[in-house]
Amino acid sequence: MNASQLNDFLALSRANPQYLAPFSETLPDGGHIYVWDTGVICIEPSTPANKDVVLSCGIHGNETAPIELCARLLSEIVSGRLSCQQRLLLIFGNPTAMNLGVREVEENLNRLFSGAHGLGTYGEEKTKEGNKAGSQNLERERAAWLEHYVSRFYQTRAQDNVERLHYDLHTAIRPSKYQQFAIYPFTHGRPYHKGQLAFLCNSGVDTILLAHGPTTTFSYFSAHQFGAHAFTVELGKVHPFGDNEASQVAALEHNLTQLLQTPDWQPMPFDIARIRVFNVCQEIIKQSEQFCFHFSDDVANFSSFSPGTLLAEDNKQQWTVGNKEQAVIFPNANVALQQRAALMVERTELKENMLY
Ligand SMILES: O=C(O)CCC(=O)N[C@@H](CCC(=O)O)C(=O)O
Ligand SMILES: [Zn+2]
Repeated sequence: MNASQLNDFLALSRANPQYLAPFSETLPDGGHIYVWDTGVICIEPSTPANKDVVLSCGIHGNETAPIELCARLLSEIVSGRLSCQQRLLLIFGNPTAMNLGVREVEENLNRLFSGAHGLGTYGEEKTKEGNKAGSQNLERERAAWLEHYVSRFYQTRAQDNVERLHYDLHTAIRPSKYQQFAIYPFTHGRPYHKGQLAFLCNSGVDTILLAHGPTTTFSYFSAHQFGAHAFTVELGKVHPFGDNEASQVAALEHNLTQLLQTPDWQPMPFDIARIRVFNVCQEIIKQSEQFCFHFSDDVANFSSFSPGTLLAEDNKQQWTVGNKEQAVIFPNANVALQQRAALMVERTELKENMLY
């Protein structure tokens, strides 16, 4: 067994950021671990329980706290200290961007899913020569492969009696009034899952944003294509590798460990009053280099604005607050043209008939 390679799969991936030939090993508990690609590793327990779990991090290369969390979980599994009973696909999203200490190399990977990469469906094995003819850049290529790996993972067994989960872990560029929050991808009118809200809330992620439409994010891809309970989870602020406090994510790390090692584990009963919920009510899209905010774009996430406030302008287009207070999330005037420069959210409540 090539234990030393798997002991630090993150380092191995970062040393081979574009390609890693597949290999597999046996785990101390008899399960198997399959390296599918750089940053992509699949754990198959010998008798898998009923959850297929995708855990992704580093889709943005400089969001290091989730990368360190996932590396710790993997090291527990490889050493045998954590006996993983659930099928698990662990993804370190963008090793090249991690090495450069940047959010993205050429394009925002988290805007390229559900086919937005434009490369069609990948089915064949990846080779060292790598890129498909016509692929425009590293992130488009990676998005196409990640879609392929997630499809392969979920489609290995039928969804009957299997719960599909995907937690896509991020950190935010700005500080946040509410440190840890999750984006619940658009459900196309379907109700929200109480068990998942309980899991998030008990993991310290007690603020939820309800998306208002389809997106090209990784979490929406898994939710929409595979019926997974999928979330983008924000775990605090971006810091360089080594500068994160593991204690900040300890609740989530503990619950993920329980989820993986104890098949009938349940989070504590859910008190809906503990969750702070917001509806996404508008998306501010940068259209041209004339785009500007009417507030400093280093304000904290969840900074609020009163009704009627002018938020942003781009040539003749203006974005203003409607007749109810709104808070800003992810303000960033430096995004590429046609990309989201901010989300605006309004406080709401989850009624019992919106839950299942
Ligand atoms: O802090 C920021 O500006 C961005 C943090 C981040 O990467 N957020 C995700 C959210 C994805 C979603 O809307 O589900 C992103 O922008 O990709
Ligand atoms: Zn991110």
